[in-house]
Amino acid sequence: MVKIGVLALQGAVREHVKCLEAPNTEIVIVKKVDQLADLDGLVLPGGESTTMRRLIDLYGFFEPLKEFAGEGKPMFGTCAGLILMAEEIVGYDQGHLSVINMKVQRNAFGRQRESFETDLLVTDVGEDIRAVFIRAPLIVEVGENVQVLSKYGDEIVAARQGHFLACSFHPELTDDHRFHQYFVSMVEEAKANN
Ligand SMILES: NC(=O)CC[C@H](N)C(=O)O
Repeated sequence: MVKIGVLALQGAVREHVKCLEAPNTEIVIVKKVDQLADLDGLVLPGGESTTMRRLIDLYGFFEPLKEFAGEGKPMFGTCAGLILMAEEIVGYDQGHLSVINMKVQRNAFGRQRESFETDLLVTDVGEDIRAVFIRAPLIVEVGENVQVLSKYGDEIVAARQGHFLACSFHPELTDDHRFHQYFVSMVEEAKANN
């Protein structure tokens, strides 16, 4: 049994909870810092990264989230959550939580492609993962220690560095729960090795 939190300051929280629900998971909707204490993993949902950062600071989550990551506890960021995890953001002086060695660009798809759906090959997850993109960021560069899990054309849209997993799209908005299952197995593995 693993205990996984979904950061619930803003964004698509309930959808993630639905995707994580399984006999071997306990899910916590995280609204207060002290709820992080006994979690084995955490999901950072989509929404608006600037707003989410403001709320992270307002409710004192910044340092506790850094510590959580520093303890090697797995994190999974989707869309705005991915932006929060990146070390570098194009056009900004610094990243937010800066846990994945990658550079991202916000709202990277042109206007007529602001929102779209497609099927993607995601390494270790599946060949036809339904991906919903909504004003999505792109990963424009990754460090050597980052594994590229998926590309849309030439663009990187999912990556993993150790215990940290991120994707540009919204797997939580589909009935396909394989991406979340992959994260749950990362959490189980990290817990077993701790
Ligand atoms: N769906 C999303 O999470 C969009 C991300 C948003 N465009 C941002 O920059 O934070």
